Amino acid sequence: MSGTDAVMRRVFAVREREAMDAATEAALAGLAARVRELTEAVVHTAVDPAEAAAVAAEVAALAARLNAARRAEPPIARIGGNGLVRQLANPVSGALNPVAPPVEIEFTPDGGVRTAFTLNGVYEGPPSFVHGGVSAMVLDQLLGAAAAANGTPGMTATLELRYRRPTPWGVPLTATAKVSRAEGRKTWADAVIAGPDGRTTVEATAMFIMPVGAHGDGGSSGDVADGDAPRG
Ligand SMILES: CCCCCCCCCCCC(=O)SCCNC(=O)CCNC(=O)[C@H](O)C(C)(C)COP(=O)(O)OP(=O)(O)OC[C@H]1O[C@@H](n2cnc3c(N)ncnc32)[C@H](O)[C@@H]1OP(=O)(O)O
Repeated sequence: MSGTDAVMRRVFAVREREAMDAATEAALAGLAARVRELTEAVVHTAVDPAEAAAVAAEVAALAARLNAARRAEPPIARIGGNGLVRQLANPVSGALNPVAPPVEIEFTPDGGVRTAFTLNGVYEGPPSFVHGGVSAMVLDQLLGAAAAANGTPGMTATLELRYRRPTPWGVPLTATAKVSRAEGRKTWADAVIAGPDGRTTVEATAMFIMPVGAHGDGGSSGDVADGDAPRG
């Protein structure tokens, strides 16, 4: 077990949930992708009320089929190959969660993290632009990943946003994050979202605190319940 792996397990009290084979994971990722399309269709549809009611009945039947075999918790919070928590149903990055855009985070050679993503009309706040809370959610996840990439993961204690320009939906966006300072159990990181023109739309600064016990001192793991994983 790598050092980062061990710290992540203690910070987020990660335990393997019910194992999922690759075929099931791929099938559920495909299902989530179709549900994302369905969600976008619902937001944009202009069908008449009778058709909307008919589709609603079909969707209710589909939900009942899925609930016929139901997990008590979202699937799998485990350590991925990069030594960090891989949460298949994370609401930002989880391929198995239809709510997630999803935003795929990668590591940069400078020790930070980055992502390239597009948000659709499902995430609209002000007309034509992304909801500010959605930007905050993406940045919280990205900043958390930066703290983890630094080997100092933690729970988000503070998250400060500066909305410099509206963030448009339906166009390619990029976001980066990097740790600026780590002291004791606290880690500070900065992040930005940029539009297709490269201009910053949102800046963020966050402070993460490693829960007591995460250093393996025999204490509890703070408020992170067993089986919990990072939540944004
Ligand atoms: C690729 C995939 C990667 C995956 C990478 C993972 C990505 C994860 C991204 C999502 C992360 C989240 O959203 S996490 C979910 C949102 N966050 C939460 O729910 C956190 C809830 N809060 C907590 O659990 C707790 O309050 C903690 C752990 C943050 C702190 O509790 P604690 O450890 O008991 O803290 P405590 O001993 O009292 O204080 C320690 C020091 O920190 C200060 N302090 C404590 N709380 C705060 C605070 N909120 N804001 C400022 N300062 C604080 C105290 O004054 C003290 O300072 P001094 O006296 O020492 O100076």
